Amino acid sequence: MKGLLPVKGASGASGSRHGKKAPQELENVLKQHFGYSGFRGKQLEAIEAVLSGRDCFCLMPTGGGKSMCYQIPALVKPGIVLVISPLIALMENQVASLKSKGIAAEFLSSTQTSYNKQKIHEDLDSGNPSLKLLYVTPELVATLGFKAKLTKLYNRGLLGLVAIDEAHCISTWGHDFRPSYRKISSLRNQFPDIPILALTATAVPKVEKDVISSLCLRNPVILRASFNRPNIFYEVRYKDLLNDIYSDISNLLKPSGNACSIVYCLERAACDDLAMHLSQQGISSAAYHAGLNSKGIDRQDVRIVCHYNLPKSMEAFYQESGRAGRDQQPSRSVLYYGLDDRKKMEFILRNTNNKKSQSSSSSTELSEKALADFSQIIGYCETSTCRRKMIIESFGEKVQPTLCQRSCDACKHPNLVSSRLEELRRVSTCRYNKISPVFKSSLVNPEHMDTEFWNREDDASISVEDISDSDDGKEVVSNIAISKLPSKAGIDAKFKALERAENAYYQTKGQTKQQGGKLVDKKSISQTLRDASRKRLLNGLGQARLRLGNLPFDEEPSAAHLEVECFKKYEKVGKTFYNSQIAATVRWLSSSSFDQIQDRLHALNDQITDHGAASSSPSIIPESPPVSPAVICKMPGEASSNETKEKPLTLTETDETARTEHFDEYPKITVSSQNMELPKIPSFREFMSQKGRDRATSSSKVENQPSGVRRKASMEKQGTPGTSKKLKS
Ligand SMILES: Nc1ncnc2c1ncn2[C@@H]1O[C@H](COP(=O)(O)OP(=O)(O)OP(=O)(O)O)[C@@H](O)[C@H]1O
Ligand SMILES: [Mg+2]
Repeated sequence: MKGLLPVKGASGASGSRHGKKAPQELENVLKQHFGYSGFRGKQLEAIEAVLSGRDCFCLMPTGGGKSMCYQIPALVKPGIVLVISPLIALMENQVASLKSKGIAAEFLSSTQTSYNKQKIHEDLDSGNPSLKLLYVTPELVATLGFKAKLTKLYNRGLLGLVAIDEAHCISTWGHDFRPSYRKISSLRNQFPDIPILALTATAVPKVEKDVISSLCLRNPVILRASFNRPNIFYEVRYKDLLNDIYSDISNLLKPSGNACSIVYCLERAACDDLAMHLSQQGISSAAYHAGLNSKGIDRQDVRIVCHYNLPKSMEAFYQESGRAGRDQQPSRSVLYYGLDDRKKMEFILRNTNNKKSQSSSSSTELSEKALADFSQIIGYCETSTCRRKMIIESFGEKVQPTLCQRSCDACKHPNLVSSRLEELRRVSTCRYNKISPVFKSSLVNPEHMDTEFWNREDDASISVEDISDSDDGKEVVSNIAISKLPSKAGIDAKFKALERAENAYYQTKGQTKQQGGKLVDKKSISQTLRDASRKRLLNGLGQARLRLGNLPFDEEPSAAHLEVECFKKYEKVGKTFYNSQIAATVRWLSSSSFDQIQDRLHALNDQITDHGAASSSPSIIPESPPVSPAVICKMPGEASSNETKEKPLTLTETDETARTEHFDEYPKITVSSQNMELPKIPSFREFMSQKGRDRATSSSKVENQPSGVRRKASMEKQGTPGTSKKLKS
């Protein structure tokens, strides 16, 4: 271990200037131990604050150099700096890096060998410990045994500083809330004259306040550096507009040659699958699972960070994309946005019951907060304004209009981004039969979550899928149109609204109503709609392959044939039913078993060969299904030496691992294995008579109610024959 630098005027033993150190002396320590010529951002101010005995709250961007704020004091002050860190992988990284520089650092955690643990404890109890930095988890700090150990060190004057890394985890408002972090607040009373340094990269004002009060910091020095990461180019790509996402990602990564990239996936299967695909493309890659949290990837030379799935919040996105360019070199963040991914994440967040929440109300509050956080990510993806501005403002920082300097896709290619958003709007409309209200405002305010968009889940259950193919499309239009009418509107208002809705409906489908009410090709299903449907089915097949492993069929022709099947069935009836059948097929794909899908595709294949209709088009079942190469799943640190040299692409599932750190179990979307035949679709007559019966029963109930309620209830029943939602509920 290198000897401590004799620093004149040092605090503690020979401190003369109230513990302050001349910046030059501190820079010498930086240079000598870390080889850097100067301090970055708020580093020097934070170091000087704690050396003068002040508490400090330090907000610095990802990769800003927060660790230095406690590593330098450890080298110039007597005693030990205690570092409380949330992630074992991160502690291991930092201790290994410090040891390689000859600095005495250790960590205590469940992964530490008992021999090492014993050595560390002997050193701590020796009265003259050699250790300068001790990394521990908040869980260990909360134990009585360790508290007693700390008290002994403190009583001997051997505790110099308590640093809390990722301090946002203390706040229930922080995206990575860790209940055990809350117990750290007892340190303030336990060691009243030891400075506490709280560090984070992601703290909105509310989180900052919560952290300072939870830690009982005394009149802390508050340092806030800008969240801006000027060396990262931000970009969003739209999955629904891409033919093949995997090849898009490999084309994105290939040009960066040997540089290291990180791809975050939500699920293990996607991680493995993408790693395999990229390896087949000649990009050396490995899928990392469990334990390697978004923070644990501490390489300096990451050039590209990709999000294959949507992160759950802007804070998570900022942390993860912030893994890029920690060496300050030009880097990129590319987020792949998919409409289906969004629905999936909303489903997860809406149903995430945090095990730690005491009551159902706090659990609803948590899920509403999670949805509100997620809507920021949606806003980021669906905006054509500066991405950098969206990120930085989400943390409450004001942004100069000239900040970005075209270092995001929205500023560099505004027209391209706007046209892509337009196209995405069309896909969204076709897919969900309505303009996604989220396009109306890029940041959906949580109070408005009862808008038709947020309740889409329910609408999906009453969507036109329930109506059989013997119905007339126009009839359905009238039902959909009227069902959106406020129940108190009069009958003529209803017809006016119907007129408007019908025009809007056909207009969105690219048709107009001519004079005399004749509709131009009112029932034809446009080619654009068919292409969009084929893409949807292709997506569905891709997801099925991800879910079930390699199914023996080629996706493109299969998607084409499934679409033809829907088209043939519903061409005459109208696009609403065609859409509903496409939706039902996609849903069927997302929940059917291997055999069910295989049988259906085989049956399709037979039809094709029997009719000879598509003898020209390729069979969808290839002769020999592709053999997938073995995929290596490694835990962090297991990468073989040559892989580190080759700077492998690393694929990491995020969220799921991140959450396993904090939640006992991360709600999985379990795909029900029961027989998922396509839903039986009652005929329109059955459907309407069912509604008549429902109305008969409910009106008999209304008769016995006081008049006020009766009037209201009967109005609801009368006005909107299409509101199956009300009748169904
Ligand atoms: N003054 C400096 N000059 C140059 N490089 C520095 C300086 N301080 C720190 N670094 C380097 O910057 C990189 C990021 O530092 P560090 O890990 O402390 O960032 P961080 O703020 O903790 O990031 P995160 O928020 O992601 O945890 C490290 O490689 C570190 O060695
Ligand atoms: Mg850090």
